[in-house]
Amino acid sequence: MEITGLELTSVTKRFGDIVALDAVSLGVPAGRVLGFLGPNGAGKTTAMRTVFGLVVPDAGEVRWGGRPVGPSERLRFGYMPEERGLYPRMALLDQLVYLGRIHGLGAAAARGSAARWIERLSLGDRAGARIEELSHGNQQRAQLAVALLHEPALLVLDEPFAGLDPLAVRTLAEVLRGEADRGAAVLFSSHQLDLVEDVCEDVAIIDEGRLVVAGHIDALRQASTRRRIEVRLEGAAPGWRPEVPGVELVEEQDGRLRIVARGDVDPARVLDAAQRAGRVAAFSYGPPSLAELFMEMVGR
Ligand SMILES: Nc1ncnc2c1ncn2[C@@H]1O[C@H](COP(=O)(O)OP(=O)(O)OP(=O)(O)O)[C@@H](O)[C@H]1O
Repeated sequence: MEITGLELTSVTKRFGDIVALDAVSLGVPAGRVLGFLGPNGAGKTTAMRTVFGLVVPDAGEVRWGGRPVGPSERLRFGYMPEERGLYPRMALLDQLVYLGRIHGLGAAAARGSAARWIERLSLGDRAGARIEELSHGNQQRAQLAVALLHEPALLVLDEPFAGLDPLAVRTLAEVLRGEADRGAAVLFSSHQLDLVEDVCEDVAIIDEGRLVVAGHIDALRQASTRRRIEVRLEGAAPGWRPEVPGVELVEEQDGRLRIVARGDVDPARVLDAAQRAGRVAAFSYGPPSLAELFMEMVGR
């Protein structure tokens, strides 16, 4: 059976004394979007660079469709690096056509695709502008267009949402979902966990070069040993907190309490305590959010 998708298997990379990647294994199947999470310096960029041969692992393998990734596979991939790398003096449309051709498109196809992505990413009025004349956010959209031009089988994006305005964020989220629906494997890094929760089914979290956890977001949230409780409480004494073992008040603002509880704590006990303290206007109980899960996994 052919395996379609990207696989990193036990990839290790050292820079001097720093172990940037320590036997990292992760997979991105075709048709899925994987959110790649980790604190600053965790190894995300290094891992993504191994896919494009920009970092050569000391050990381990990077495979696509079960075969080692080489130059011909990379031509079918799209990459949006963290350090943006376009030609500053070249006009946007010309540059996209040029790069589309490098990725194997014919002249007409390259022009058609460049024009389509320029429209889709709301760059229509900037098509003739030189890259250096574009705002930071528009340069980022241009870089994104480059990654998408040739209908890549694999799309790898290093912090693509950073610095985008809310409209561009929404467009990018739709584009990533659309690329996966078309059948591409999509891997992107981000520190914006609410966005990741919206866009991805799957996440992988790394910390200090090691994979901490990977899997379906809902399954990981359900499997957490913690639960979140939110209470809206009116008329309680200032500074009130639930005195229930295994329960921790994380945040309190204007009578809205966010509580983290051990999974075996009965939420009814927290509700009882709150009702004795004041009027409970709202109460919810459920698995932690992705952001809370992240803190649980990498919080030091
Ligand atoms: N070329 C290099 N030479 C030396 N050290 C490097 C090099 N590239 C990365 N590192 C180190 O490897 C580790 C992982 O860095 P990497 O950029 O992959 O992290 P990251 O998860 O992408 O971080 P961020 O979220 O801050 O972008 C860091 O300690 C970094 O300093």
